[in-house]
Amino acid sequence: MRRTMLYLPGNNPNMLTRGYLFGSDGIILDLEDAVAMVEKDTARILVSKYLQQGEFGDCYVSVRINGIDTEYWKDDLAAIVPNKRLDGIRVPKVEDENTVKIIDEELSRLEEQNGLPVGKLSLHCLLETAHGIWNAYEIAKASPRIEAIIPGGEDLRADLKTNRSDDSTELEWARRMLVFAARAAGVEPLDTVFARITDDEGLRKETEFIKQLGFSGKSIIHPNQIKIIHDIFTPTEQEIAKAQKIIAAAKEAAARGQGAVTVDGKMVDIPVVKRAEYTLVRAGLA
Ligand SMILES: CC(C)(COP(=O)(O)OP(=O)(O)OC[C@H]1O[C@@H](n2cnc3c(N)ncnc32)[C@H](O)[C@@H]1OP(=O)(O)O)[C@@H](O)C(=O)NCCC(=O)NCCSC(=O)C[C@@](O)(CC(=O)O)C(=O)O
Ligand SMILES: [Mg+2]
Repeated sequence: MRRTMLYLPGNNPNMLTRGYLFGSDGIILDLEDAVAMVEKDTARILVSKYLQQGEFGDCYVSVRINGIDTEYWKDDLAAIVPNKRLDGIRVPKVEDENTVKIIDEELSRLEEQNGLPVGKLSLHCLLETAHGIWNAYEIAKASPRIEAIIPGGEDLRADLKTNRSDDSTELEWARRMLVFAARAAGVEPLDTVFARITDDEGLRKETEFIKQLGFSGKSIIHPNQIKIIHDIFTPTEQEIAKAQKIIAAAKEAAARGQGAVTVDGKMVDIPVVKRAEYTLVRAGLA
């Protein structure tokens, strides 16, 4: 489950230490935009030490490195790859499949050098420009390491030369495109952050919207955002009961040689059963 992925600024020992305790599905130790230029080296050392010694429970642990257009990314990877508890890398500003290939090759080299299975580390790619979004499908297919693609809403707004509206109209096309690309490529579409940390109602509305689009989770910047998102992405008792009813009715119908059947006045056929099964899978994981 990747319902929530919490960013922890890599130069903030308090947030790094307590980050996993808030109960998000994953954490992202950030070396990129949450860290000022003058703090890049300090953050890298801190994150590497923390990966060696920290507690993480069963959280998915990732690090957001600096982009390949910076002088930092190779040092970032060299410092974090040897840590066994690391699950994946979040790569910012992914423009095209070439960006993925460059990271993939460097990762393979470092995994081999450190005696780790080549391909162990997964990639979560941030698409943060119009160019990156345009290439979403090629990016998502560029390596078997890729587990998720994510729109970087804040950077994307800058690239689109627009700004943040209340309902994020400016991101709508990019979000739809990204979900299609991810699903077509068989990777997870995860959503960008919601910046208004005290606006619970706004977060709820946005999360319901992106779930309806097909996203399977969201990046977050504050622990208060976790519960709202988990509530929306975790199937309710009612949804579970409905899914069980659909599956049972479809089984009985199949035994009678029927492909479609009616449950509570609505047609149930194979795609409806698939959706019901997906609900039960998510309920089980949650
Ligand atoms: C916003 C604020 C400063 C507010 O802090 P404040 O301290 O004022 O908040 P308070 O409410 O007072 O905190 C109450 C208690 O919770 C603790 N606490 C808060 N946040 C915590 C946290 N994240 N982890 C652990 N602990 C936390 C805090 O330490 C305090 O603990 P304590 O003092 O002990 O009581 C803080 O949250 C924060 O820094 N967030 C992360 C910001 C960040 O990483 N940005 C970069 C990633 S996005 C990006 O790059 C966009 C993107 O690239 C990509 C994309 O979309 O994916 C794009 O282009 O779109
Ligand atoms: Mg960004």
